Amino acid sequence: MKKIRIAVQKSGRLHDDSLQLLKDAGISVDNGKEQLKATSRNFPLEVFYLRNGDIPQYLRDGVVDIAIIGENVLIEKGEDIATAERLGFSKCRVSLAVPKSMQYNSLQDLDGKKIATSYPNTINAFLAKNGISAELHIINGSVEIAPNIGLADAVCDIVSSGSTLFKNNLKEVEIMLKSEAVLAVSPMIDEERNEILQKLQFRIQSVLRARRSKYILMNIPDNKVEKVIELLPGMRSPTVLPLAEKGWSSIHTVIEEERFWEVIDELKRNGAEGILVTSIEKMVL
Ligand SMILES: Nc1ncnc2c1ncn2[C@@H]1O[C@H](COP(=O)(O)OP(=O)(O)OP(=O)(O)O)[C@@H](O)[C@H]1O
Ligand SMILES: O=P(O)(O)OC[C@H]1O[C@H](OP(=O)(O)OP(=O)(O)O)[C@H](O)[C@@H]1O
Ligand SMILES: [Mg+2]
Repeated sequence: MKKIRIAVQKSGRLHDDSLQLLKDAGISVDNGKEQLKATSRNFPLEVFYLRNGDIPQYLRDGVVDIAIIGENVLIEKGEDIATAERLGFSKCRVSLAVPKSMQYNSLQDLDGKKIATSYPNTINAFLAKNGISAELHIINGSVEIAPNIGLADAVCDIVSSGSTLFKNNLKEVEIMLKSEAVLAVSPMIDEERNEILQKLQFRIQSVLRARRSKYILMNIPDNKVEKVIELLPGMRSPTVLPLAEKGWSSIHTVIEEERFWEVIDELKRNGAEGILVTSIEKMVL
């Protein structure tokens, strides 16, 4: 039987979360510290540990079938490559930043200026769309230092917490795109491996769904049960069990964590007590 070949970043910000996702999907592989290729013991999958920037070309050439990669890298180097799944980690944005001291009113202020970046295609497309022309200075890392050493007037790079910009006395002025890790698919993938991909995606979706959701339990006075059920859209409908104490019930349900925090006050107003929130390992629909 064929194996699906997946590219995972060899080391860096995506490496650990990518392997954790495979692990949570029940797929065990070695971590690539020793070798550049590892075969799973319990799923038809081979992992190739590669540099991020090289992955779009490997996908295009069909050397690997799928990859876990930052969407920003696909937009920069692989617009022709399809995305099968957004994976919810390594969230960041690609932004333009200028020195804090610069008076910035609009993109027009960058016309004719020098911009340092590792994302030339992304910035060129953005500037062209806005009718601005600038000189690009392409560097591979430590982009944010460029204005301080007189190399550029502005930078275009990844921003997450904003602390790198802050430390370099820069301010974010335009967000070009928002990114997260995605599962990308080679245009050359064959039928047999595509079937393995469907199985892998099914597992990944169960993991991602579980990560977004919580299993919650709480005690509710019987006369509030109906009202509380309205607040809690469960997978099908919540489980309601009588408590030993008369007049009280226990409600169990699954809810997206974000939604839980939205309704918590309303639950308490309706007499909810002893609210327990627990993680879910897998959620298969
Ligand atoms: N500060 C950050 N916060 C969140 N996600 C980030 C951050 N920096 C980068 N990323 C995301 O993680 C990906 C990998 O970043 P990382 O810095 O590890 O690799 P790289 O230096 O771009 O590539 P290479 O593998 O060639 O060394 C980026 O493409 C981006 O999608
Ligand atoms: O907004 P922040 O949370 O500060 O994150 C942004 C920084 O993170 C990335 O660099 P990284 O640490 O990956 O170093 P690198 O340039 O060597 O890839 C990116 O290139 C920014 O410099
Ligand atoms: Mg980096």
